[in-house]
Amino acid sequence: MKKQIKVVAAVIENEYKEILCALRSPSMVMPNMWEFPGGKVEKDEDLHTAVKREIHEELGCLIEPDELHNEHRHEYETFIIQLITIKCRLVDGIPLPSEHSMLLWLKREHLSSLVWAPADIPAVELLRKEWT
Ligand SMILES: Nc1nc2c([nH]c(=O)n2[C@H]2C[C@H](O)[C@@H](COP(=O)(O)OP(=O)(O)OP(=O)(O)O)O2)c(=O)[nH]1
Repeated sequence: MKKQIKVVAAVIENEYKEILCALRSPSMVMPNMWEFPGGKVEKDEDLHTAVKREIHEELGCLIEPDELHNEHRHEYETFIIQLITIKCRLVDGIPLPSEHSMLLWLKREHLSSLVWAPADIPAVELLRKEWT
């Protein structure tokens, strides 16, 4: 049976209405794909604590989660992911990549020009629709 993982990711929008996108590095699982920064929810951890922890670990900044954005289950070849995206506000610091190859702030209408991790497509689509 395929392993199931629960992943929480942050949809962070800046004052220019741009969304933070992160490129997975060549050494990460699912290399060279764009994603919303975040990671696996630990046992007994709530979603807000998990997303704040992951963003602090990965990008060195503090965020405040606002509302649930999307939830999607995607079956990859070797595992199944439950991807939960949460809209978040940056409250302290500047996001800097420590694990990712690069970060990019993109307007919603340009999000689909990136090669996203397949599980992220519904969240990307939703963001594009929210904008129109
Ligand atoms: N963080 C994140 N992971 C995603 C997204 N979409 C997607 O398919 N994934 C996949 C990639 C990875 O296989 C998995 C998350 O693993 P991760 O490596 O980012 O999480 P983590 O930091 O908790 O991992 P670890 O180092 O503790 O093993 O989910 C997304 O938008 N954000």
